[in-house]
Amino acid sequence: MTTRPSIVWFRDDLRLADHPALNAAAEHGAPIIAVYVLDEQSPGIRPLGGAARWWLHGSLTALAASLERLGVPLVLRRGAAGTVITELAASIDAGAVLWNRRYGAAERAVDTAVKTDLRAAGVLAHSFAGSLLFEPWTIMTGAGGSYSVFTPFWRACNAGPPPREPYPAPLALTGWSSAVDSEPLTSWALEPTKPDWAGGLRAAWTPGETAAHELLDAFLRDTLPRYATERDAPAEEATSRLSPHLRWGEISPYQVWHATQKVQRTATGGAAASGIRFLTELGWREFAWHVLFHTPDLATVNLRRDYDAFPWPPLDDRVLSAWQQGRTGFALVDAGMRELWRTGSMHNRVRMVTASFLIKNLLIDWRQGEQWFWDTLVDADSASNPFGWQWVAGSGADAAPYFRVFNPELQAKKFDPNQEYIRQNITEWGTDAYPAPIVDLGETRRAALAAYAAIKRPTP
Ligand SMILES: Cc1cc2nc3c(=O)[nH]c(=O)nc-3n(C[C@H](O)[C@H](O)[C@H](O)COP(=O)(O)OP(=O)(O)OC[C@H]3O[C@@H](n4cnc5c(N)ncnc54)[C@H](O)[C@@H]3O)c2cc1C
Repeated sequence: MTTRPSIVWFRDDLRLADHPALNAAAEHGAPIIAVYVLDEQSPGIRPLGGAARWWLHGSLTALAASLERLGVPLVLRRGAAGTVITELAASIDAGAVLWNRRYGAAERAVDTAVKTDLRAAGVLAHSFAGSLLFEPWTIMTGAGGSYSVFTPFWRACNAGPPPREPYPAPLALTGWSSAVDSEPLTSWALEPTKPDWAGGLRAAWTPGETAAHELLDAFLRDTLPRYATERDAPAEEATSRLSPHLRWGEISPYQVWHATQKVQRTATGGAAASGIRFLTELGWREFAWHVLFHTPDLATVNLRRDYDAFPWPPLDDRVLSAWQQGRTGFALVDAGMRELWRTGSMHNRVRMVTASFLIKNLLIDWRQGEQWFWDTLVDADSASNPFGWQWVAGSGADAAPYFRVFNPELQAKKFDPNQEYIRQNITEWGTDAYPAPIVDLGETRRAALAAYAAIKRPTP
């Protein structure tokens, strides 16, 4: 009698270390087969943007190589994940299917259905917590509701037991040795070809678990002490740059949390304050997922429904594309939008400024900006991206008040006083080739505030 294999279903957790599902499979002892399903078919699953697809290609390549070193095949399949997984389990007579949980509504619907089908077929189906430190249903208000304000949410998270210690990477695994059909990764065409716009992404990033840990180690060693004071300055490179690695689960928040806590134990003064600040930013990631879990349509619907009445003017495509291409004539905005296009990322401070400019100076619906970021960010995340946009718009959870309009010129003076970041990203800065401003900041700000005031006015 042969031992029935265990399937480990990889999703947003493309790593070997601190992978609870893989860990459980290793402990179970049956031969392991790893699978990744590119699901663009299940209802409600948001198709990946271009930059995210590029990252996924690199990340799956790295994961496949790491698994292969341990003798475990990574099977790639495309299709509706529920069908693919149950059919695969049946075809190899799997004894167990194990995975780490996801928290979006459409993803949960898929996972729940798979669990039911597998169990009905006599297959052990089990899920684990691997992507969030505090699962959204475990942190509730005294009244039993979800949190809509960050500070009490984070206080509640920290009031309980600390996040568990991360699991080490498996040193040895037993792979399933029978051949199983797998699609070639290149057949998914995740990388751009004609035109190949990914040169800047390649120069800026290395997807994969090894690169994620190198970044974390270097950040904790060299950069953390100045994080609290310099994290808002885009030219300083004072942040961790871990967001895409966290997004794809190449590193887990448990690993980041505990590595930071270890440094914290001996840190004093500014370095200690920096550690707390950094952990709080991880807390914002947790909060965004908490909010998404409790309000699944965060990317499309205003959390505060009074914002539904906001009188967006008809969309002017030329204005939207000037913003997308970084040709608005406002240097910090343009530098950010060009950084985004070139590298697939943008500094957090500049994300806030470019988003505020789109919404409150160009009077373009935040959903247009959210979609552009979704398509162009390597860390495009179903929770943090719409959360960030609604935060800036004022319609979101614990959001910036509507009357807070970032002035891109003042923000540039304050956070990029020597125009280093601007010059890094706008080659024609300071020459006649640089476009003139496309709007008047004062006028557009007044128009936005008037529109906001109208929706805030109580109806008679
Ligand atoms: C309009 C807008 C859109 C955004 N879209 C995304 C997105 O799609 N994906 C994404 O990961 N972040 C998003 N953010 C949050 C933030 O800009 C990035 O997480 C941050 O810039 C990543 O850089 P870092 O890894 O160097 O951050 P660090 O400062 O080193 O922070 C460490 C980690 O904490 C988390 N984090 C930090 N700030 C935030 C925040 N404000 N909200 C949620 N998590 C945070 C990230 O996982 C980050 O890697 C958005 C912010 C705004 C204003």
